[in-house]
Amino acid sequence: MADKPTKGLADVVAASTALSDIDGKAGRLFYRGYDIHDLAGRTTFEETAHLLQRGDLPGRDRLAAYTGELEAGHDLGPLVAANLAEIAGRQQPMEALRTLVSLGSADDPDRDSAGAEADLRKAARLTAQQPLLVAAYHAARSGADLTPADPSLGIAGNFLLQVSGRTPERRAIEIFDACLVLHADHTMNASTFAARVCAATLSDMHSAVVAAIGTLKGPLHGGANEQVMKTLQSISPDGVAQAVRDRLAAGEKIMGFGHRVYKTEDPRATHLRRMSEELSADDPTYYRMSKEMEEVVFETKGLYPNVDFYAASVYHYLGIPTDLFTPVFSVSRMSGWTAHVIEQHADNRLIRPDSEYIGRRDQKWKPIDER
Ligand SMILES: CC(=O)SCCNC(=O)CCNC(=O)[C@H](O)C(C)(C)COP(=O)(O)OP(=O)(O)OC[C@H]1O[C@@H](n2cnc3c(N)ncnc32)[C@H](O)[C@@H]1OP(=O)(O)O
Ligand SMILES: O=C([O-])CC(=O)C(=O)O
Repeated sequence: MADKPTKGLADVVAASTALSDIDGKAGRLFYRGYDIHDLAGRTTFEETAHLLQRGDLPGRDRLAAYTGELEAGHDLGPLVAANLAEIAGRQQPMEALRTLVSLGSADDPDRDSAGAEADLRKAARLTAQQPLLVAAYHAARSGADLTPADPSLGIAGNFLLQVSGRTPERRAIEIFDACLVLHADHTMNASTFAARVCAATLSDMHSAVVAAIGTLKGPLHGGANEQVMKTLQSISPDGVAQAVRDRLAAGEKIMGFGHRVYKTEDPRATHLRRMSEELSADDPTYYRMSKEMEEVVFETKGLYPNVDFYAASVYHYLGIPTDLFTPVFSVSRMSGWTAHVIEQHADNRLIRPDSEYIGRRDQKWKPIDER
C-alpha cells in the first residue's frame, strides 16, 4: 500500500534543479547562485533570462547575440495574428494567453524539432513573444492599433510602450525591468511543476508552457496579484484595518499574503514595497493602504506579504490595467518555465507519483436496468 500523501506535496522534493534556490527561513532567493538582492535593479531581464536559459550572466557580445535572437522572435506569427481579434473579444487575458501560446506553436520554426538546441531557440522565442502577446491582446480588445516596438528599448520598455501607447519614462522602465527580474523563477512553484510534469512526458516546450500558463492563472498562485488590487479597490482608504479584520474573522484569505516556502518576508516583496513607495509620490493612497494591510495581517495572523502583494500597487502605479497583472507575471516567468523545460528534457524521467486510494472497494456490478 502507498504511504499517506502529503497534502499539497508540502516539503516533498519533486525535482533537482540548478536554476533557483530558496532559503525559506532566512527569506533568501538565488538564481543560479546569485542572490536576488544583487540582481534586482542591477541586471536586466534579458541578462536574467540568459542566466536561467543558457547558464550564465552573459558578457556584452553574448548578450548582444541573445537580444538579437529575442528581437527576431518578437513576432506574433500568422496564425496568432489572424485569430487575435476574435480571441481578444471572447477570452479573458490569461485564457487568451493560454490559447495564443498554443496557436503560436504552429508557426514556430522549430515546431518539428526536438533536442537541446531547438529547446534553446524556442525558449528565446517564447520569452520574446510573451510580452508582445499581452500587448497585442490588449490593443486588439481595445480596438487600437498596436504601437510599433522601439528597437532602442528592451523587453521592459517595449512592454510599457506597447501596452500604454506612450513612451515610458526611464525610471518606470527600470522599475518594471526589476519586477520582471524578481518574478523570473522560483523553484518548484505550481506552474513550473506543471510545466515540468508535461515536459517529462517528452512533450514539447509549447505544451509545457501552456500547462504552466493555465496553472499560473489561479488566485492561489499568480492570479493573486490581480485579486490584491481588487481588494484594495473594494476597501475604503479609512477602513482598511476593520475590513481586513472582518475578512479574516469571516475565514477569508487575504490575497497576497502567506507562502508555502517563506516563513519570513519574501525577499522579492522587500523590493516591491520600496518600488511601490517610490511610485506613490503623487498618489500615496494604495501604497498607504497596502502598508496598513500588511501591518494588520501580520498582527492578526502573523503572515507576511508574498511577491504578489506589492506587485499589485507597483503595476497599478505603472499604469498597467489590473486584468493584465497576471499576464505580466507570465511575461517574466516564461523565462523560468522554459529554462525548467530545458533542464527537464536534458535529464529526464517521467514524473508519475503514486496516490492513496480512498474510494469504495468490493463493488458488485449490476446490469443498467437493476441500478
Ligand atoms: C506567486 C505566488 O504564487 S505567491 C502566493 C500567491 N497566493 C496568494 O497570495 C493567495 C493567499 N495565500 C494563500 O492562499 C496561501 O498562503 C498559499 C496558497 C500561498 C500557501 O498555501 P499553503 O502553504 O497550502 O497554506 P494554507 O493555505 O494551508 O494556509 C495555512 C494556514 O494559514 C492560513 N492562511 C494562509 N494564507 C492566508 C492568507 N493569505 N490569508 C489568511 N489566512 C491565510 C490558512 O487559512 C491556514 O490556516 P489554518 O491552518 O487555520 O487553516
Ligand atoms: O513558489 C511558490 O509557491 C509561489 C511563488 O512565490 C512563485 O511562483 O513566485
